[in-house]
Formats: sequence, C-alpha cells, structure tokens
Amino acid sequence: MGKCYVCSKPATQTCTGCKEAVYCSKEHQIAHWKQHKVKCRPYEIQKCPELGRFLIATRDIPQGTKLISEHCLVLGPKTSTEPLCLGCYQPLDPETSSRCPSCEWPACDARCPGLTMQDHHLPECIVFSRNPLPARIGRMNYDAVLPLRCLLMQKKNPKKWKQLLSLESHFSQRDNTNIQRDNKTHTKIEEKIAKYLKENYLSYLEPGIITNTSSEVIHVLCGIIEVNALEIPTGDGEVMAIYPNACLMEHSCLPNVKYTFNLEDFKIYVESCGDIKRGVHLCTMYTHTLWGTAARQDHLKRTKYFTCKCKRCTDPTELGTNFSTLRCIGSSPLDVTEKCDGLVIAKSGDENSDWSCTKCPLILSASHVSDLVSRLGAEVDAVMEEPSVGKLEKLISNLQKLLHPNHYHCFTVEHSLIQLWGREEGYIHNQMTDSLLNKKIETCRRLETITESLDPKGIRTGLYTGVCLLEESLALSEVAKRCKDSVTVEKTVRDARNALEKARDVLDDTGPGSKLTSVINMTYSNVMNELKKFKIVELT
Ligand SMILES: C[S@@+](CC[C@H](N)C(=O)[O-])C[C@H]1O[C@@H](n2cnc3c(N)ncnc32)[C@H](O)[C@@H]1O
Repeated sequence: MGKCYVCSKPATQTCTGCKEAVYCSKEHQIAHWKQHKVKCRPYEIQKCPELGRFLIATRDIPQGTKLISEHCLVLGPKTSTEPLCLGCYQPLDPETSSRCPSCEWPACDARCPGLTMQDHHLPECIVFSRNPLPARIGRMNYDAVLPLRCLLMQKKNPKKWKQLLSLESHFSQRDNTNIQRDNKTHTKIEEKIAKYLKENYLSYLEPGIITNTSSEVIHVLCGIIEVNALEIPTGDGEVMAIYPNACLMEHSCLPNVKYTFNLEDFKIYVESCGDIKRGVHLCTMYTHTLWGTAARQDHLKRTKYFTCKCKRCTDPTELGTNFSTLRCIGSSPLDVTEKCDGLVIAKSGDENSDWSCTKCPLILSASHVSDLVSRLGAEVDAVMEEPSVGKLEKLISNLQKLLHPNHYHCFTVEHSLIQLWGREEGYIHNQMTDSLLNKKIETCRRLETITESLDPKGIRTGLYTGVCLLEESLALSEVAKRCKDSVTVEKTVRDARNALEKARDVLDDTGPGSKLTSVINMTYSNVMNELKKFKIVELT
C-alpha cells in the first residue's frame, strides 16, 4: 500500500475518494484531510477566455458521485420576490404580519430565530435600524436586501468577501459607460438598488462601518448576484444564494450534474448524473429545459451574457424533437391548390439565421418567427390563467395549424390537458370515450419521448415526465376496466404498472417530487388491487 502520507510508516488504509492517498491510521487520514481535500476532488478549476473559470473532471467520475457539498457565501430573498420574513423566508402579508422588534421590517414572528442570526437578518437589521423613520409598506425593497448583505461582508467576513468579488459580474456589459452598454439594467439597478440603499440606509451609517459603499461596488455586486445566484426551491418563500465552487460550473442545455439543497442550512450538494469521463467539463443548466432554443438563448444572453453553443442549441431540430419547429403555411410546390405540409426550421443555430421550409421555397426571417412565437406564447399564457378542457382543446387545435405538435408551446398546453382529461367534470376517466382515452395515452407517451430526448438524464424534467407517466397509467387503468378479454386486460394493467414504476424512477422523492411520489404510490396500490379484481394475481 505504500507509506502513510503523514508519517511514512507502512500504510493500512486508502482514501475512498481518490483511492490514491494512503495512511497508517484513521487519525492521520483525518489530520491530513484539510490539505488533501482539494487534491481528492475528482475535478479541478481551470480558466479559459471563452468561459472564464470552469470545473473539469480530473479522472473518470462514475454516476452518482458526490462532487460538491458546501455552505453558501451569502443568501437572501430572490429578486422580485413577494414580501417575506427576513429571518426564515416564509411569505407574509406586511399589512398584518408581526415586525422585527429592532428595525420594524415585517417578520413571521417577532421572535423568529433568524432575525438575530448572523447568516440571516442580523447584519442588515443593524443597518435598517439606523433609519429613524419606521419601515413602511412601499418603502421596503426586498431586491436590495441581498446586495446589502453582500456589502456587509466586507467587514464581517473579508475572506468570503474576496471570494464573492472573484465571481463574474459582467460589469463591463452592464455598465452604461461601455459602448455595448445595457442602459436599462444600469438605470434599473441605479434607481432600485444603489439610490434606494444610499437614501434610506447607507447615508445614516457612520463612516467606516462599510469600507466601500460606492455605486460602482453596488453595481458589481448586483451583476454577481444576477450571473451567479442559484434559486433555492424552498416550496414557500423565494430564496437565492451564492456558492464558492458550485457557482463556477458552466452552463450546458445537456447538463451532467444535478444539485439539491438542505433547506435547514442551505448547503448545496452537487452530484454526477451519468458517468463523466476525465477531461469533460462539469455542466449545469442555467435556463429552462422546456423552452425552445430562441427563448433559452435570449434568457442566457440577457442574464448571463453569453451564447450557448451546446449540441442542442446548434441543432435546429433540437435533438430531433422539433421543439421549436413551425408548420409551413405556404402552398404545395407540386400543386398550388394544396397546402404545403413541410416543416419550417432555422437554417442554422445562429440566432439571426433565416428559417426555411423542408419542402417548398418559403423563407421566414428570424424576427418574423420571433414575433409569431411570442404572440402565440402570449395566447398560451392567457388561456393557462384559467384553463379548461374546452379552452385547451381549442387552443391546441389552433396552435397545431402553425406549430409542430412537439413545439414547446404545444407541450405546455398538452401537459395541462393530460391532467384535466380525467379530472374535469364531464371528462372524468369513466366519462371519457374510448378514443379520447387513447388520445390521452398517446399524448402522454409523446410528451414523455420529448422530455427523455431533451433531458436524457432526467436532471430537470423529472416532475414533468412523472406527471405524464402517472396520467398515462390512470388512463390505461380505465382502458383495462373496459377490456373484454383477459389477455388485453393483463397487458394494459401491466403497462399501467410499468408506467408507475418508471415514474418512481424519474422522480426525486425529496422536494417537489415527493408529493407526486405519494400520489404515484397510492395509484400503484390501486392498480395492484385492480389486478387482483381481474384475477391476475401475480404479475412478474
Ligand atoms: C455562474 S458564472 C460561472 C463562473 C464564471 N465562469 C467565473 O469565472 O466566475 C457564469 C458565467 O460563466 C460564463 N459561462 C458559463 N457557461 C458558459 C458557456 N456554456 N459558454 C460561454 N460562457 C459560459 C459566462 O460568462 C457566464 O456569465
């Protein structure tokens, strides 16, 4: 085994992480950990002009390897959040809620423990309390809390402050002295954050309490927050946090890691999804898997200041799913009285590229497509405010005249429709016609194929796929009840059971997936009881 890394005596145990470092005893392994932990990681931080810093695998990493577990540098309310308690982040109504006894900002309870904690409300509470005027509704700007918490780290924790400032802020793209300036961002931050903090709080502080309170440093911090902060799904209040290593992971629309949070201490855990080969970058997803390429690219450009060049973004068919594809509305090149049934896709992955029909000479400009897709998106949003089977069926039939059935707007509508078919009065499963039941099953399966192609490792869309599989199994169970012969019954119930088992596999039973998992478990028992009724006692 070689010699102990600490005392050079014969080693008896190996580090289970890297399988390289060896020790004579547990004590020496523990003593060496502080020094060894950076080398032990199966990845390292590298830097290049295109990506800035990024994480790269230094050896082959098997599926499910825990890569990062770390506390945040800073945490606070998410941008544009509804009012919440600054101690525990529970949403509240500021008109009726309790107040923090020191600064009078709304709180879930005057005794909320987080109000007096260093990592939560305490630092800004001291600053808020300097303003002699009581905190009033309309004067409380939750978007300024996280930038203020960052500012306060200068004195509170200089080491973390340095780590924070080393993160990318894209200051030059946001600054309005730059030629490529994004005036809107700069003006908004200046008005909503810098001016607000100065007028209401920073001007009341004695000099030296915060070393640097310049507008420039506030703009840099707002950039760092926008580019790096991760949203934490607490299920209730809206929180975001910045992590020293996890925030260095680059973006890909086909990520290879997933992360979860401990909601007690907001620690992040990152693990590999699928095997990652040595030399491959560790990638997470900064945007929404179930948006089309133009929408994802626009989001990344506006908030993270780069263009993604991943395999999905550079393939106009989006990995063969046609998630952004339109239908041709021209006439057939063979017979002008007939409609052309070609598909219209972008000529290349470039955002300004024209779109062309696969069958006729029709060409559409990128801006024409963008206007059409935004208009249809607004129609979808309006109907989704108060959906019903009737409204969604009409909408999908209209959308499919212009869009490929797999288009992401159609996906959104159909994902709701499969949940209303079977639940809305008049469309309860036992009220549905055979053909509608089959249509529901077919739709569920098509939507599952889309999520599996776009997110083969089930990192982001587990919940969506889980819903499709649950709905498929419910419809199959109803079909089974109507089957006349026992062979078809057995096959259909088997299919229902398989869909539920697959749903359990794709769902994370922590967080939002846990509620769905309990519904799936209940449905699973019902399906098994059905099997017994049909005298199919044992299925393997
Ligand atoms: C959360 S930070 C990642 C860490 C950052 N590279 C650094 O050095 O601090 C996000 C920024 O990294 C860069 N980045 C991440 N993924 C990228 C990608 N796929 N292509 C180009 N730039 C990327 C962009 O500048 C982006 O705004």
